[in-house]
Amino acid sequence: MKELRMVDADGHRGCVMWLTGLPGAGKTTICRQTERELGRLGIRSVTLDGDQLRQGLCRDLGYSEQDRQENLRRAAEVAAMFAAAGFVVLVAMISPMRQARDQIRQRLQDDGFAEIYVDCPLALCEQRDPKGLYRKARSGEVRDFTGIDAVYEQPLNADLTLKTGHQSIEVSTEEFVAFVIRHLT
Ligand SMILES: Nc1ncnc2c1ncn2[C@@H]1O[C@H](COP(=O)(O)OS(=O)(=O)O)[C@@H](OP(=O)(O)O)[C@H]1O
Ligand SMILES: Nc1ncnc2c1ncn2[C@@H]1O[C@H](COP(=O)(O)OP(=O)(O)O)[C@@H](O)[C@H]1O
Repeated sequence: MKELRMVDADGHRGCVMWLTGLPGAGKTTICRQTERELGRLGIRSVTLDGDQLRQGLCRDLGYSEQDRQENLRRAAEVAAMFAAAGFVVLVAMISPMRQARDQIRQRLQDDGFAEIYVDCPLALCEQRDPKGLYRKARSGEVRDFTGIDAVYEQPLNADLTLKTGHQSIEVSTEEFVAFVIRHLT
């Protein structure tokens, strides 16, 4: 039964790769690169990015713990639909709370779920600051910012950890693509 849910009518296997990590850790970058690599291998994938979902499906939500939980719940439901259609779903969302991640794991247990910890030290994420949000969080312009004045609980049982603080984007992507392929076979 488990197997059937993850395979679409044409035999494509679906799964959900849930990337969690601090802002600036590299979740989006790795998902986009991985999408490209999987495409080259003829594997259909789609990225659900927190930033993008928050512009539409989740635009009524903010960054309180409750809103983040609802944000993640919605993303998990969308991910399940894509996985059932045979897609490799790459989710790039901070997902800061352990309990919320455990609930997602339970919800997606029949959808080929794996939790990927995109592990980069806070100091380096802040140095990268790709969207300038750490700077705004330090100046008080942005509040409840993960890593500064909102908590990030590191995963204790991730299925894969990508050390993006010490690796190039290419090496992280290669490691991740290899994991996805092992997970599918
Ligand atoms: N207060 C606060 N805290 C954290 N993040 C903030 C905040 N305000 C805006 N942003 C931007 O929103 C992106 C995070 O959205 P997510 O949906 O992934 O967050 S969560 O999983 O619901 O915690 C996050 O994107 P990434 O940097 O790609 O992680 C930020 O760009
Ligand atoms: N090994 C790596 N993996 C991913 N990103 C990296 C890596 N090394 C450096 N970076 C850089 O870090 C930044 C990560 O930003 P982004 O992907 O938006 O993070 P997130 O989605 O986690 O907020 C990018 O500017 C990217 O070029």
